[in-house]
Formats: sequence, structure tokens, C-alpha cells
Amino acid sequence: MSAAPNHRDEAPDDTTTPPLAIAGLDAGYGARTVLSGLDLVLPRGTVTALVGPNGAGKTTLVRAICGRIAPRAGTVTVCGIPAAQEAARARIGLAPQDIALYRSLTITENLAVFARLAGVHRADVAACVAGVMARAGIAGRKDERIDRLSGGWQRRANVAAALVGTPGLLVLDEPTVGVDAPARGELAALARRLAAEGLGILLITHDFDFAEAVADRVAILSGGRIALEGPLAQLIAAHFPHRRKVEVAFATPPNLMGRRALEALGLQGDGHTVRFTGMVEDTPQATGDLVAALRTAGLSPRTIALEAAGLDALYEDVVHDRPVREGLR
Ligand SMILES: Nc1ncnc2c1ncn2[C@@H]1O[C@H](COP(=O)(O)OP(=O)(O)OP(=O)(O)O)[C@@H](O)[C@H]1O
Repeated sequence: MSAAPNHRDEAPDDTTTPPLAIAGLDAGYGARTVLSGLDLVLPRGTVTALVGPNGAGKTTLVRAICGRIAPRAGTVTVCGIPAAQEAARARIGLAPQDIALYRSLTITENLAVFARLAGVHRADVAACVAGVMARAGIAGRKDERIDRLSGGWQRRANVAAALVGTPGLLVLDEPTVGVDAPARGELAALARRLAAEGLGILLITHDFDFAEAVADRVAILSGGRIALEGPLAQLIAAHFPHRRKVEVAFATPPNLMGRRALEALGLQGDGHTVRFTGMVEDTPQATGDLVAALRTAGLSPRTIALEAAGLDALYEDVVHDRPVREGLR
């Protein structure tokens, strides 16, 4: 997806028009309905993290935004333009999950190709490439081939390619896959900078830590629609009033009976984990009750930690319907 400069005058692109507005969207494949009554508005200058289980329809939503599948009902507009129109596609910068760059070309060469494809005049290509490299903070490696770059640099180059057409909406699809911790910080800073420039950013991710670090807003896709959307802190305060996340850690994985007892207390782990999490009322009494219940079940955790609930707890609650158990209230 890219924007030719000559498309920019066609849109009602004032500061009040949201980069993305979706109302009542139904979409699917053949007899299969994937999205049903989906509403979502992305404000300018913000990052919205879209999270949802595998198969929830995140890719289908991106296809609808990019005009690659037609809505069966509802509307999708990009910078005020219906998604089906070519001009809307030109307003979208898509950094796909699979790095969409020519591996044997340098960063500069790649961006020049994308600029030409976006309709940038030959005489303006060098300035366009220099501009997006500066915005993405990748000018320092501009003459290196993509296949010689680390995962983090490849991701940033992938984002730079999405910026070539001066989009109003930037879609980042799983940008932290294959990226180490320091490079994640660079990517987070890049997303924040681009949002500060006024872009609306849709961040599709399974990486909750990254989403918490970067996103102004969170949208949870479940059951074919956005089940919950808003600033994370507000959602958590509304969803878990006076509750805290508890994490119980063991030196060795508990046996089957121990795991059942933990489950009965509303504490979830996965596989052979030594870490189990749940929610408790934010009172000394509730914590004391939990410690006593663990002891009664013959469980001796190494640590019990209380912390503010995060996106993971909210997600579990909304998607897997795992509310606080009565016993821990
Ligand atoms: N081209 C297609 N034809 C038919 N069904 C499809 C097609 N693409 C996806 N689906 C189905 O639609 C549902 C939603 O898929 P989608 O890829 O949008 O989910 P997702 O949230 O992106 O999943 P993931 O997190 O695994 O990438 C799935 O059940 C999938 O099997």
C-alpha cells in the first residue's frame, strides 16, 4: 500500500477526519462470517493495539481496511475515503508481518523501488527516500543489503517502506517478530515518533509487553467484533476495580493435583509452567486467604507477587471469560 503524492488532494484530510473509521462491519469468506458488527475508530496521532486470539479475524480486518475484501455490511473509511476506492489504499502504509523487502537490495535501493511504485517522480525519488529514512531513523545503514541486517533493522526498514507514500494510517502487523529486546525499544520509539507526527497507527500484535509500552489505546477482537476498546489504564480500572494481578511461582512445576488446586483458585498457567497468575481483591484479607488456600492444598510457592493488572489479565478475562473466582474475592 502506498500513496502517490497526486492522490493527496482528493481526500477530506482535515485534522478531524480519523485515519480509520469502521462502523457495523460484517466480513467473511463464502459461508463463513468472520467479522460481525465490528466498530472501530482510530484517532489521529495515536497508536491502537489490536489483540485477539489466532483466527479471531485480525488479518481479515486488515484485508477489509485495505479494500481487498468487500464488507457484507457496514462501512470502512480511511482518512474519510471509502476503503474500496483506490485513493483510500493510497492513504494506507502497511508494514506486513513477513518482511516485504527485496533481500538482496540495500535499504536505499528498496525504498527507491517503493517510491517509484508509489508514483513518486523519478526526480523526486532521492529526496523521498532520504525523507523516509530520516523519519524511520535508518539512514545510518542505508547502503546495507536487507539480508545482512538484524531482525530489528529489517523491521524498521519494513516500516520505512510503508511510509513512502505519506500515509495517514499506518498498519504495523506483528512488528516485533524476530526482534531482540534493545531493537524492540527502537521500534517502540519509532512508533511513538510517527504517532506524534499525526499518523493513526494500528498495531496488530500478540506481544502484550510491546503493546503496553507503545499503545495509547487497546482494542480486543473477540467473537467477530471489538469486544473492548479504549485507553488501557481506563479499561483496567473499569474492568478490575480494586483488584490486583497475583503471580504465584514455584521452584518446580506442581503435579496434577497441585495444578487442579491452582485452577480451582482461579490461577492459570500453561503447559509445565512454574508460574500461575490470576486476580485477587486488593485487600490484605484476600491475599491472606490465598496464602492459606495454597497451604491447605499442600502447595509451597517460592514467591507470591501482587501487581497492577495488565493487558494479559484483561485479555484473559474478555477473550477466555476467566473472571475472578468467588473464593478469592
Ligand atoms: N481466504 C480465506 N478463505 C476462507 N477462510 C479464511 C480465509 N482466510 C482466513 N480464513 C478464516 O477466517 C478466520 C479468521 O482468519 P484471520 O486470518 O483473519 O485470523 P487472525 O486473527 O489474523 O489469525 P492469526 O492471529 O492466526 O493470524 C479463520 O478461521 C480462518 O481460517
